[in-house]
Amino acid sequence: MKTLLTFNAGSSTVKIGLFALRAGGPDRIARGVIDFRHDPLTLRVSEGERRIETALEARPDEDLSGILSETLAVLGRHFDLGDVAAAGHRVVHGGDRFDGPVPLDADTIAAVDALTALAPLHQPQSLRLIRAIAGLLPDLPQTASFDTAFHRTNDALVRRFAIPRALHDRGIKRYGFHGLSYRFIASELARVAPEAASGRVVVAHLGSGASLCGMLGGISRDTSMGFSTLDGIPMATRCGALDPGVLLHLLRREGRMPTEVEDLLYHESGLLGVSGISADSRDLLASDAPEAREAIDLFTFRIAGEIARLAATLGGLDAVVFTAGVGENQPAVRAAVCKRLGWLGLDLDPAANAANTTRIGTPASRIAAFVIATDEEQVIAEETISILGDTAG
Ligand SMILES: Nc1ncnc2c1ncn2[C@@H]1O[C@H](COP(=O)(O)OP(=O)(O)O)[C@@H](O)[C@H]1O
Ligand SMILES: CC(=O)OP(=O)(O)O
Ligand SMILES: [Mg+2]
Repeated sequence: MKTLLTFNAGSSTVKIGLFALRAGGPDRIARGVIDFRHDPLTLRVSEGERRIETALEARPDEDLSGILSETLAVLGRHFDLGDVAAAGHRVVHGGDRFDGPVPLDADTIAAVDALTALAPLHQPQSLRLIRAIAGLLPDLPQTASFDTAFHRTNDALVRRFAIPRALHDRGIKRYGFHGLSYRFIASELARVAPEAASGRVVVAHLGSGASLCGMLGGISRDTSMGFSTLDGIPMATRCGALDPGVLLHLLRREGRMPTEVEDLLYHESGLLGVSGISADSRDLLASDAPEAREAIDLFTFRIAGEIARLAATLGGLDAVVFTAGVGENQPAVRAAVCKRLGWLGLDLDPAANAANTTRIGTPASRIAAFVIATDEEQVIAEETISILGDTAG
């Protein structure tokens, strides 16, 4: 059996997929998550209802070879690794160069590396994995699937910031992220609700990192994240859109170091910063502290505002889709967002919403509402096969 490995390096976890290559496309065998927030590092492996949690001995450092070989050994103990034909990676930033998946070679790896400064939380982790795999399995073909590629269809106006043209020409513009997730949702929505998918749709990807995408007929027209993964709505620990004057104030008046400000914006803000309690929506929704409530209120207020802005780009709104950890599992967050959009004609069915069913709007709701589970690894696997073709198949 030929198989395929996928790697999705997020801000604090690496999600791994093991797929069998079948005639109809990639077929998931198992999923794994390496959680870098735990000490010791934990690897959770699952398949259907089966769940295995293992503490890894290897320590996280520059070289991920130890972690990787331990992970493959654990996967191999519980599942048939088969004949691994390729490794596909999610790479968050593809800049202006990449508008689709590519094979990874010295040239494309150097191009991915050159974009590290634009995605400091994500790009280095992907590169470490790519290099570790190249060291452990030098003959294994590797590919990259880019988060930014899905948004290359945005108009020039959408991508421009109101700063001097020379800076735009040097690449300082909106790129947008979470594109693999949006690609998956676009095709899944076309399957479950083709009438909605052909219209004006806003997808809310609410995970640790969170963003929204306005689509027309499944094509991205605008998105909330911008030049970096900080822009848009507040996230677990990231601030979302912020008056740039605040940065100047912190740097010039408070004399903070740029690295300190970077840490503040990426790791100490968002739900964690506002609540002072937790970055996890589960803890905040379970808490009676007014700061916890305020953090969730700010989150949902800003999401609703961004949906209205994206509706202006799309010239109206036919459907809203919630996805990713929070979007798929937190009815209270969806309810608060939809309540603020009542004036637009969004009427939530409370029972359907509480049950996390696919359709959560009432039949009379002018705007349809959906909950759809995302699967970035499935998109990586499909893209890997699409570019490796017969070599992988
Ligand atoms: N089963 C669940 N029930 C409620 N909330 C969940 C659940 N799973 C995840 N979440 C929420 O989703 C967040 C993580 O989202 P996820 O999409 O998994 O993140 P990442 O960006 O790391 O991929 C968690 O912090 C938590 O608030
Ligand atoms: C782009 C981004 O923020 O990704 P993640 O949600 O995986 O951190
Ligand atoms: Mg994610």
